[in-house]
Amino acid sequence: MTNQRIHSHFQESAELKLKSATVLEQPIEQAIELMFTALSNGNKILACGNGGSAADCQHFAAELVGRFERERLPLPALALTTDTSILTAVGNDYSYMEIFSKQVQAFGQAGDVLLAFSTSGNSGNVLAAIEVAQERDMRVVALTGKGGGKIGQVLTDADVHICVPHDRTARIQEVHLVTLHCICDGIDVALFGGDVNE
Ligand SMILES: O=C(CO)[C@@H](O)[C@H](O)[C@H](O)[C@H](O)COP(=O)(O)O
Ligand SMILES: [Zn+2]
Repeated sequence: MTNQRIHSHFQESAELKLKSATVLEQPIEQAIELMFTALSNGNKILACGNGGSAADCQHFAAELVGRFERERLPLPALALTTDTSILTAVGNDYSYMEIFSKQVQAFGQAGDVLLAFSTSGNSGNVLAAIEVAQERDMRVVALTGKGGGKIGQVLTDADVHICVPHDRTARIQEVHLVTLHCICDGIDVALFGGDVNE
């Protein structure tokens, strides 16, 4: 007998992924181009997000510093979610709202990219990091959902907004993950040309 709950998670996820492939193709292409240009110019990518999105930051940084599907030199990407001393010191002495923005102030340089995740588009610490990145002439790639929230409102034409057309956090995160893999693949293709699973 089919477990209907399990089946419907897979069904909803698969349907949203197919819909998102169409809706998000263009901003994902823009994100690849923006990141590849930044990396080619010697710039780096900083990533921030909360909860499951913190894991996405680390996943992405691992694929750039280590590798995705092809052998290549390490690429500079840093998850701002991992240094517990920085996170607890800034959270304790200032506020949780500043745990990412202080790191963007410390590490971000003009031309770098901030990869910002928030399924609601409303996490204050991610929003604060975006505002600092914009002040520093960094570019922002924002992965959101639920209409984009407050983050959607502060992004400019210089930034890229990948907004998953859904309201359920888990589903949005699942599309964020396949989006990350598209970006990793796109960077590899920009470096080496098409191949592997074309
Ligand atoms: O993974 C999940 C839910 O699927 C949670 O850990 C989730 O990431 C957390 O509630 C986050 O704090 C949500 O923040 P955001 O995506 O709205 O910015
Ligand atoms: Zn989750």
